[in-house]
Amino acid sequence: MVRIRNLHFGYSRRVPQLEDLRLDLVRGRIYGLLGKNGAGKSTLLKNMVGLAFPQAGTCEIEGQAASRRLPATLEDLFFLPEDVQAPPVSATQLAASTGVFYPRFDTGAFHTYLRELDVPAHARLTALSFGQQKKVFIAFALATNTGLLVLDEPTNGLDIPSKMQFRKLVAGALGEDRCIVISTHQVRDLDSLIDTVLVLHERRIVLSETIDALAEKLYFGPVPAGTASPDVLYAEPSVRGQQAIRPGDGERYTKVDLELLFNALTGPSQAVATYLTHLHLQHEPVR
Ligand SMILES: Nc1ncnc2c1ncn2[C@@H]1O[C@H](COP(=O)(O)OP(=O)(O)OP(=O)(O)O)[C@@H](O)[C@H]1O
Repeated sequence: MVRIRNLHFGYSRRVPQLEDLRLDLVRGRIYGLLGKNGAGKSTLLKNMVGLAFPQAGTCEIEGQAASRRLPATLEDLFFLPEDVQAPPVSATQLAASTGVFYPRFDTGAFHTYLRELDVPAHARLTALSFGQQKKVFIAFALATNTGLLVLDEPTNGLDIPSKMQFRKLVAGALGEDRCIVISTHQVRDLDSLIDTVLVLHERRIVLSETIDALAEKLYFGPVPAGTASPDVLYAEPSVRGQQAIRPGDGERYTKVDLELLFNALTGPSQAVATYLTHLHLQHEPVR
């Protein structure tokens, strides 16, 4: 659905933000784009949806350059930016006036999502709190039923019950023909929701891997404090003792600890990244 090749981007020629990115996103998946503050997540998403233009390389949606912003591309794409700008209308009016741009917009589902997120359908959006406004736009985004749904930090401003509700609604809205991309710097918000992890760090995608593949390749669990385990790739102290990442043994599968993995990939130690690259190279077909 989305194909990125050799993408280079910077807001100025002198300061590169994204370097030589390569990425393929397919339908039927929920991607979590993780990165520290300022890593360039929003910038990448804007390139993806045609709101920023690559300096070099390509970004295509269904074979068409996103930057062309063709009507056929736009009606099958919804991008929810981090900072929503609420117009002075109600949610119901928003759906009536803007839903028409999306051929598969489902008004019934929109109202169901609003109820589940506990936001009023008839109040002016400008009279709602930021979190409530955000929820209206999340409901709208899900109701568009577009093939590509890109959500930039959607959980910012949501309270804890709403974050849980968000995960439930997004999981329910995924179909085989839908590709959902969600960015966050709050890694825990996407726990148990995403099936593929993308980590953007120092201008590059340093990880693009399914949760299932990660669970096969890596073992997440405690190591007794004070013992030196030679096979530990990364470890950090936690309230439950020392938590570590080790190579998977192919027999025991553990839940992928996204936060630990993210810290391992964006910290000074390169051991986890090097280990995963090594596995990739081993499985690369001989040409
Ligand atoms: N319009 C712009 N003009 C110039 N620089 C920009 C612009 N937008 C973003 N930047 C810079 O690009 C870098 C990446 O910003 P971006 O918003 O993509 O990061 P992010 O990963 O989404 O961060 P956050 O998690 O804080 O939202 C930052 O250093 C930011 O200052």
